[in-house]
Amino acid sequence: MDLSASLLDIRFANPLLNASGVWCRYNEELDGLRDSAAGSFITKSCTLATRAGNPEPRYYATPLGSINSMGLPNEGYTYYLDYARAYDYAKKPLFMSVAGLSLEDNLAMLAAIRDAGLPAVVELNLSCPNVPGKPQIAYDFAAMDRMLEATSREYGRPFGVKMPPYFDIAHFDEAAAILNKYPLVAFITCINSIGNALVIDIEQESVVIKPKDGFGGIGGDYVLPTALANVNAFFRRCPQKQVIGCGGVKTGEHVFMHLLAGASLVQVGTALQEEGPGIFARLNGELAALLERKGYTSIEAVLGKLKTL
Ligand SMILES: C=Cc1c(C(=O)O)[nH]c(=O)[nH]c1=O
Repeated sequence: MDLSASLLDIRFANPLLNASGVWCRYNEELDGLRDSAAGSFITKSCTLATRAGNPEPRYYATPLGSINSMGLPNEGYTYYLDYARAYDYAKKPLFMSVAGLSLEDNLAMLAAIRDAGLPAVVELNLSCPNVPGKPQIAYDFAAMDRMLEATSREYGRPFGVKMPPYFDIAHFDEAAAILNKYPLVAFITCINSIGNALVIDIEQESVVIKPKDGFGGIGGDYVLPTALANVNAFFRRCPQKQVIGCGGVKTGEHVFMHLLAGASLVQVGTALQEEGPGIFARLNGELAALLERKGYTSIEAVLGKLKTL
């Protein structure tokens, strides 16, 4: 079965990769993704300087998914730029996630990445919900507009954006109208975790993570319908751009749903954290079997073909 996918002018052996933040903080983890059956992989969102992140416990898995308030722990952008410099791109494409704490930090990191002239593809994170005191940029439309105007001008190459979930049609319309102003925003990754949820342990009568009184971003089964809606909403509204799906993927059927909704590639977060990089071989096998059963010969034929009633 032909599982090949494409984004920008890059071919992928299959549409799967990790969600930024999962299995991608350290070189050893990145090498594990490099050597896995994923079609590509992405680094942990990085900041100008290294960050320890929020106090632990800051990640917790539930039967339906996960909650996290990691707080953007990362090794600093030069660590990931060094990885991208040393990486052999003949193996599979590599993405770099950037999540500066300010516009100036994002411009500095993007300028360094631009000047390095590497094949790595940038995903600009506009949606981290877990840095205390830092609102999610993509929930402030004027701030997002300013960020994209400046980063497009500075970086000057195609890049993508990692978006938070929206829950209102008017917000899909307004966010898409801003993204459509910037042709260098070549792809949209939907969704980041659903921010500021609360998981309660009834035995302990307590929250389960330490930061922010237990408030954190949720992923997994909880978010699949919202993720699919955001993928389809931006697929419909941004015909000059591509969409990467992220959220709630645990089986080949979930990958198929994201493809139908309009995703060109599909990221895996919570399920990867819980199962490890071996998940990519399982998901590719399940996706191939599903396509076979349905009579498809490629995923291109599925992309965006969601029917309405
Ligand atoms: C980049 C920080 C993020 C984090 C984090 O490091 O807390 N968690 C998420 O669920 N999404 C993020 O974008």
